[in-house]
Amino acid sequence: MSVAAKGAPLLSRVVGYSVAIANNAGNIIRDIMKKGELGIVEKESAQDLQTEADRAAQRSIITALQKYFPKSTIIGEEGEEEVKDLSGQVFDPTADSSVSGITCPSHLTSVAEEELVIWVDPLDGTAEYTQGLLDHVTVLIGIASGGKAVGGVIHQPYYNYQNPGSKLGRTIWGIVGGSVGGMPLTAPPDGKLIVTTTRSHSSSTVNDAIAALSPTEVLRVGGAGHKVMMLLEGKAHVYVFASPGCKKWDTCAPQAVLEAAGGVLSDIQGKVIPYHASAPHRNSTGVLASAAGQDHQAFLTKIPQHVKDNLKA
Ligand SMILES: Nc1ncnc2c1ncn2[C@@H]1O[C@H](COP(=O)(O)O)[C@@H](O)[C@H]1OP(=O)(O)O
Ligand SMILES: [Mg+2]
Ligand SMILES: [Mg+2]
Ligand SMILES: [Mg+2]
Repeated sequence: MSVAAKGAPLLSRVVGYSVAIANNAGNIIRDIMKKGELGIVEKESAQDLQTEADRAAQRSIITALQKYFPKSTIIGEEGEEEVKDLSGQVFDPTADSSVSGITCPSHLTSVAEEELVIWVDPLDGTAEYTQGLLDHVTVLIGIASGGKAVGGVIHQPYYNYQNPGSKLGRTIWGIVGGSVGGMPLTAPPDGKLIVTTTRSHSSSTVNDAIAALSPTEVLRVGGAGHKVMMLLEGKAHVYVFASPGCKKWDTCAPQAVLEAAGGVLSDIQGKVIPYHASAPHRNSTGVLASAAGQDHQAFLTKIPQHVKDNLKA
């Protein structure tokens, strides 16, 4: 059954349309890089950049979500001023039937449109995008209901860009307690502990948290979406970010997809991250995410108290 079929639960439809909408945003991101006019501006700091690709991708995602799910709350990283003009052409996700079998657990089948809060990161890994580390970039659409991350889409527009002849880009989606699809899921190797963390937003607290886990390897890569993909494909066991830099749009989609696949994402103290419409944007108490089959609690226990105390809400 295609997700657009009559009778599919609303949440399945939102996830299915979001796959098409994220893929379209990926085309926009690639086109802007090809033209080479990135239009980079600094937001809060030199580590916090925005490009024309962030702006154009956000415009395309938000206008489409607003048109097809007008009663839902939609919150995008790049602010509201980008989406006032709805008169231009709005992307139509309804014709895309590339994804099917998006199932919902019974407690989510009757969720209403107005209950959903959709967190949009049109381009996660902006720093890496500007530096040419293209496969660190993802498009993130996360869906929350009752303050919980329940559905998500992670699109990686440059997957395979260094393997000419292979299909460029991939999209993984999931509903917590329902189905997950779009890429093969692999467990990380036994007998090792591979930690993934930030490459562009490091600090002594970030490094203290990593050292306390005694990893066999540390992979410093960009993007929250990209790091969670590494957990899903068995390239890392745990993602640690003991810093307040991540926002709700960075973690909502990755959390939903990871949890649909059996993993866990929480703050650095183990608390559930809230995603209701009035939740603070900043994840001020950090992020810790574990691949399926890992002992999340054991990782949390090892995080030093001074790191936890340093990250107060
Ligand atoms: N200090 C920060 N300022 C702005 N954004 C941050 C900061 N730290 C993390 N982020 C966001 O979280 C994502 C994951 O962080 P990191 O790559 O450092 O692990 C980044 O790609 C960035 O998202 P975005 O690129 O969408 O602005
Ligand atoms: Mg940003
Ligand atoms: Mg981001
Ligand atoms: Mg972003």
